[in-house]
Amino acid sequence: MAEILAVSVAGLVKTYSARSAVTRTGPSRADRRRDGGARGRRARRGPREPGSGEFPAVLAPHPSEPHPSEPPTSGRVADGRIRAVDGLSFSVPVGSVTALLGPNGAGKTTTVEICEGFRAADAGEVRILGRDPIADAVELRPRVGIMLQSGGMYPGARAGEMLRLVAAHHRDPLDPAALLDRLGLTDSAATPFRRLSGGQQQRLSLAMAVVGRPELVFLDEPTAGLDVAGRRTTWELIEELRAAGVTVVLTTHAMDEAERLADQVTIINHGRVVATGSPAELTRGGAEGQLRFRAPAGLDLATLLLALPDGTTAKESPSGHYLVEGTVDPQLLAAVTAWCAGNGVLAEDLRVEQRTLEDVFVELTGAELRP
Ligand SMILES: Nc1ncnc2c1ncn2[C@@H]1O[C@H](COP(=O)(O)OP(=O)(O)OP(=O)(O)O)[C@@H](O)[C@H]1O
Repeated sequence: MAEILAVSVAGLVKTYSARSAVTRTGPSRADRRRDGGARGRRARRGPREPGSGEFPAVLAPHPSEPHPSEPPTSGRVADGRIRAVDGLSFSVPVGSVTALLGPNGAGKTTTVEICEGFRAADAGEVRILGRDPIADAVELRPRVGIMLQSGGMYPGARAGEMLRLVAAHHRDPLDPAALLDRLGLTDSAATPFRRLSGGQQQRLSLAMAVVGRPELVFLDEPTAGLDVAGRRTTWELIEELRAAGVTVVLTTHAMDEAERLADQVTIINHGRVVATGSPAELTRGGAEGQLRFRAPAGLDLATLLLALPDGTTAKESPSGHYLVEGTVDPQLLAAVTAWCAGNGVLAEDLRVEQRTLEDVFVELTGAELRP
């Protein structure tokens, strides 16, 4: 039976004018979030088309002066335009949690904003709950929750008032007071939005995204900048959403978050999907395993290698610490321990290590540090 999809994106393309990209010289969105929002959160109130720029003019280079920085390193420059999203396809099954991972500038936000109906794509097809995110926006609005970073917030309005206001627009909302309590915001209910801390603003945005009992929620770096308790509460809420059958699409830079929450991880780089699968599939897929042990320094690794299957490597680094890499299976483990026994070597702390999602991510994206 065909899987029912909450989100289906095929061959998505979005370009920006290189000029407007040059104005993006401020901190990355993630950095701004980690900054607790102090440097100005991005309002997402509607489509920002090429040329609109997104940072205040004071951060933009003077139009008559060439910008000192090199051309943008992320995206592909074609005909003077940046390909922020370059033929990207992915789908999200109903009721699942999907994490979009990618280095800064990979195209995650652009993709999500197109799915949310905030931006128009240049090419490609997007279906959200079977509908077009722009043409069917009115129908989708009550069914889709979006965690905004600051758009739609009234700086002077109190947290509780804002949540109640959003709840009032829905037919069968969650109880705003209970949700505030759930997210540790009860004591801040009477605090104006602008006086909330960055983490409190973020939790309120999350509450506003879910108060209407949406079928699908987009969460943009939901835990960036949150303290340990805030992170845990947010994770638990996301797990509850999944248990309730809500589809969740989240962007994150936190590998542990993706590993813990996501049924499916989609890794994006340079505007394209470079890998997709469950965390287990990605860390297993094509993975070479690692076997580590400690033993006296200076073992004769050439003879060890003779005892191991072709394609296996072994090295000592640092002194007395050994790493064997290859297809780690019971035979390899037996071969290593047999060699140790035959050579009178006591291998201590022998352990098999699995690749983590972070290893996979670094491998696939090169994890270059992007401006
Ligand atoms: N409004 C805009 N105008 C011009 N270029 C833009 C605009 N928004 C994004 N870009 C460019 O498009 C590319 C993708 O950006 P996007 O914000 O989608 O990436 P991201 O993966 O969400 O990054 P991050 O993790 O830093 O938030 C980058 O090269 C960026 O500079």
